[in-house]
Amino acid sequence: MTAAPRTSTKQVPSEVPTFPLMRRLFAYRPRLFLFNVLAWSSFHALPAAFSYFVSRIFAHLGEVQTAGAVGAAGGVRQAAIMAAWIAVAGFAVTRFARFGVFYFAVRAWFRLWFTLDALLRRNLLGYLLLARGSRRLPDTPAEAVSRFRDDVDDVAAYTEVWVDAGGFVIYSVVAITLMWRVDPTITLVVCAPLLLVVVFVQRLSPQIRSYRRRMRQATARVTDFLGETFGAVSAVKLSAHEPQMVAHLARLGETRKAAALRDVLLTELIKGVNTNMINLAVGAVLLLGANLILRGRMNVGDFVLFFALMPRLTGSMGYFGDMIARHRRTGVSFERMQRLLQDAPLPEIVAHHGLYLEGQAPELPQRVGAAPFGILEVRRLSAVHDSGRGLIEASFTLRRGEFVVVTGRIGSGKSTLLRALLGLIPRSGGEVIWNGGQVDDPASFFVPPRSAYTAQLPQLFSDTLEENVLMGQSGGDGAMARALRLAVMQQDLNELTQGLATQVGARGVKLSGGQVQRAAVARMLAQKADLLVFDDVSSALDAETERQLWLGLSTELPEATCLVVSHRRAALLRADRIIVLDEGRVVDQGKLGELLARSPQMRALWDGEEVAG
Ligand SMILES: Nc1ncnc2c1ncn2[C@@H]1O[C@H](COP(=O)(O)OP(=O)(O)OP(=O)(O)O)[C@@H](O)[C@H]1O
Repeated sequence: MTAAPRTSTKQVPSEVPTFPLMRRLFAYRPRLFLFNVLAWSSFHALPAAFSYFVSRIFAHLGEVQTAGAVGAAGGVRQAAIMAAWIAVAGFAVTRFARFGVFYFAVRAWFRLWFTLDALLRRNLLGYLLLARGSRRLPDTPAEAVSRFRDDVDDVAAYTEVWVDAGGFVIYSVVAITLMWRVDPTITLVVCAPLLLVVVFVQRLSPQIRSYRRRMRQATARVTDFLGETFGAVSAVKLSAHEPQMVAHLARLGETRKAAALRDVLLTELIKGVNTNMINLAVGAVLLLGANLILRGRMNVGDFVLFFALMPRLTGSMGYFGDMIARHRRTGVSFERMQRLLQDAPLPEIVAHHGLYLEGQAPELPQRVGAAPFGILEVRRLSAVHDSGRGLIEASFTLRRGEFVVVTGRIGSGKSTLLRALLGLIPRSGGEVIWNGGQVDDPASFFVPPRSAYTAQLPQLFSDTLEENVLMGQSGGDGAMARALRLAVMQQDLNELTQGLATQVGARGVKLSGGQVQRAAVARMLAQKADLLVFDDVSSALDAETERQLWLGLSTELPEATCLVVSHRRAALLRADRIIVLDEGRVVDQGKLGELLARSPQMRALWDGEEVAG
């Protein structure tokens, strides 16, 4: 099976410090968070007040009845009726107050929730786009999307637990105190099973974490596999592998079903235990309370107090059990987000940055005009992949206007050299010096107007050809026409029925391999950069097209400096200097004639005798 799932199983199993991360998250909008806590505390605690008023109403009605029965003075009866009305008013006021609180609390909650959601996503995206050497996703794009969507949602939604906690605590303390004052024994009977729920959920914590982790991984494998299958439909058809693909998908689906079932079952089990404990507590109060009333040791008001307070009290206890379970699941979400950020410190996920959720977003910073490029020195640059292969201590110099070709056998480290130089992968040693100054963060430094890059396998967006070349720029100053001419795209444009308005399809599938590469070159040239870096773009171009490309560059952009990975003669003949790589090391460099005279690798490459490394 070629399309085996690529999702890594290297999840971080250790528990992440969820509390400090959540604290930092709440500190992002401290006043909004505090307002939420206060509003929801009032909302959840107010029922204790109206339970109390209800019990008072019944207690005073009892007094009215007793006063009537024993023939007490009319004043006593009147006072009891008055007290009952005051309790009714208290009940009504607290009820309405709760509606008002709810209105503001809900608004504040959505504001907090979406703000924290946005901050987490901003941080993940920001780190992936800007951090040093972290641009590559550790897993598949589908897996990354799942972390952006589901894990971020889980963490932001967990905020709800903390916003509500204060209200539930206040309610529980008030309720237990009121009930305790009436009858400590029944209060204990009510609370004991609920405390057991908390202990029970706490003991299940490892399972909660592991089931959630497995469920998320299994879901990601299915999504990955579907994504890869769509991307490789023709390969599957040509190799007649449909039955195997379907069988593999069925297996992944089964694994996912089992993992999701376990996760859901555990969640429902915890909920079920919670609910049953609540019912048990209600039953206990009914039995014990009714017994006390019969014996005349409890009045109706107190019995009503128990009944009014208990559902919410038991609900609060169940809430604390659920809180532990959600805390564990949130830990898993943080773990998964951490994997996305790879080498980033964990607090990066909850770091405080500006968000522009309302009003006008600030202007994007203008690209500052960089000093004209003079010289680039690369000293002992190394970059080692997980496989142990890569680039070892490469040194060379590039001057303004030079056309330098990096060549070598397949797998000799040519792409690694470019990627390490540009900061697209982390370097493990060496220095890069631009115009005499150290480049500490090449990923943010090697961008237009300093440099532009075309990858070996360029990616186009599912949009028109024009948008792919301009990438949002105006192109009105002739930059577009020049870029297309230099990239030798005129012929293609004549052949494409809709010319520049042609939709290129997902990742450019509607174009030929050579057209994708030329479009990517045009995109790079539309940027106007001092240093142009080409990673083997000529591999999908015929010899004549490639010759035109290099010729056009030298005549129309004589000032441009080119660093070109290639083993094609057109590029080698045009080169001012050639760097020869072998097994990740620079084994020679110089002009073509000199190298052909002294370097066996160069002669082998020139004669097309190279074999796969
Ligand atoms: N992401 C990666 N993880 C692990 N190993 C890698 C990775 N990228 C490249 N390698 C290995 O590093 C070595 C150099 O790869 P690189 O792509 O730089 O070679 P190349 O000279 O550009 O090859 P080609 O001519 O095929 O493009 C190869 O052995 C390759 O298998």
